[in-house]
Amino acid sequence: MSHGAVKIHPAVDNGVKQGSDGFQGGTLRCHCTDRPVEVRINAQSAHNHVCGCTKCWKPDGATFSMVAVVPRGAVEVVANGDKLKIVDEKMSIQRYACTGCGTHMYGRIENPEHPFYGLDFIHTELSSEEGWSAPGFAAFVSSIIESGVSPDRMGDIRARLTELGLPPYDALSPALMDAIAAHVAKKSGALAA
Ligand SMILES: N[C@@H](CCC(=O)N[C@@H](CS)C(=O)NCC(=O)O)C(=O)O
Ligand SMILES: [Zn+2]
Ligand SMILES: [Zn+2]
Repeated sequence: MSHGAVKIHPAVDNGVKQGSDGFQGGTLRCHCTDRPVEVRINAQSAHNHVCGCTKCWKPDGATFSMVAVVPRGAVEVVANGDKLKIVDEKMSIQRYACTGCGTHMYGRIENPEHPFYGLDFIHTELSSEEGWSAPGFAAFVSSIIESGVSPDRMGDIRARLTELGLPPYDALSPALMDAIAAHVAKKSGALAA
């Protein structure tokens, strides 16, 4: 049975597009027609996925966000950075949003102890270049209920994610959860560093 009527995110609703080998980045642009914010990304993205949490930015009508990471050194604000403001300084990911249109341009971790320190979070759909790494899983799927999705739709939504090749998880993927746990265990001494 096809679950194509369930909307996940415009970048995946017609099928997941594969990334290109050798792709080296592009420019993210916010939705303002006047003085758009531009952020140059000098790297291919990694760990691209869709995220159902309430904190990650979603385009209009999307149920999920699509979010990937890049080394923070590869992120460069190149136009109209005066429009950027941190959405919530208390979150471990500080999300820089455009005050004109609300689009999140990048998220940064400032705590050097955080397992993902050194990586910035970006939404590759904000770039017109093609070749960004494809999303490979769905994170924080149950969290879409916090945005108002009825719990009785979750079966269809998880089935659609699976059909798209985005296995659904209620936290991060097992590989990333293992990486976080290993980071914690090395800090505590439970595992050799
Ligand atoms: N159920 C919560 C989950 C929020 C959450 O934990 N989001 C994850 C995925 S982006 C996270 O790592 N958040 C850290 C942060 O936002 O700083 C929600 O939907 O608000
Ligand atoms: Zn804007
Ligand atoms: Zn999220």
